[in-house]
Amino acid sequence: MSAAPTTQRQRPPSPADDWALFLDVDGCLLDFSDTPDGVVVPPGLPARLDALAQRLDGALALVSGRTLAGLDRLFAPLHLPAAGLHGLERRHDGVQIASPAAPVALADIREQASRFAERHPGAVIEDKGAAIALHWRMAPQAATELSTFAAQALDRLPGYRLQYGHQVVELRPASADKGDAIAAFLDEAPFRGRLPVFAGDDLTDEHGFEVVNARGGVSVLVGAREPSVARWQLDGVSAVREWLGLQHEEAKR
Ligand SMILES: O=P(O)(O)OC[C@H]1O[C@H](O[C@H]2O[C@H](CO)[C@@H](O)[C@H](O)[C@H]2O)[C@H](O)[C@@H](O)[C@@H]1O
Repeated sequence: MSAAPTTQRQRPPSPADDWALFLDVDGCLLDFSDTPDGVVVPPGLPARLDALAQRLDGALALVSGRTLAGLDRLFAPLHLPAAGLHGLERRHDGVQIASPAAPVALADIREQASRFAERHPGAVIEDKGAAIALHWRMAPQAATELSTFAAQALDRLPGYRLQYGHQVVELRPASADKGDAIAAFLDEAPFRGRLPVFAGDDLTDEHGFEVVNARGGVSVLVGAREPSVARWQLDGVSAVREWLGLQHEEAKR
């Protein structure tokens, strides 16, 4: 039996002042934790991101599946340009594009999902307003049932789609993705006219890679997930922080 082909990708080039830099959060800037609320932002990371943003004349945005409010809580007091909910929310320069309102049916589905999680210790239902994430990182035995539950719930949510990720499936509006958010930033100062660079680890990040590739930019897959259209690659969170000069002093030694 022959081994599956692997894509050979190089380490991305070092940061340059003319970049428009877009960064995914979980699994790229931050290590995974057992639960969404358990992630740790190393002390000093917000200040280092801020310094990098200043070097790029402000052309640095977080592009995440988390909500904008959640990103602000995590990275406080930093308040970077950002896209949340996989591109459904976006904020830049005092302008905020809100995610669509949650349809009425979502409340029932959230309630049913919570009852389901009570029967599967470790399963986590994350309420993100217009989206719901069903996590099984701490309940791997519930993965199939949670996926089936989400697929069936989709029938009651016109205009929604499933978004798979690391040990999670989400029900979310299909109206925008991370690629749309990156394209919108690239139409605006200070991102406009710069070389787009996007690093991310997850399936949702493929939309962003496509937009960056189409503009001759630098798409960076974090980790070993395949297939991916990304053209560069880094091993994981530590490598991302080292690449961008965001690591804390101890990690540099
Ligand atoms: O686009 P991202 O910034 O990478 O966000 C994707 C999802 O990340 C979070 O879930 C993931 O990280 C959790 C914390 O480490 C982990 O417990 C979970 O298993 C991962 O799937 C977040 O909770 C989701 O809302 C984001 O969509």
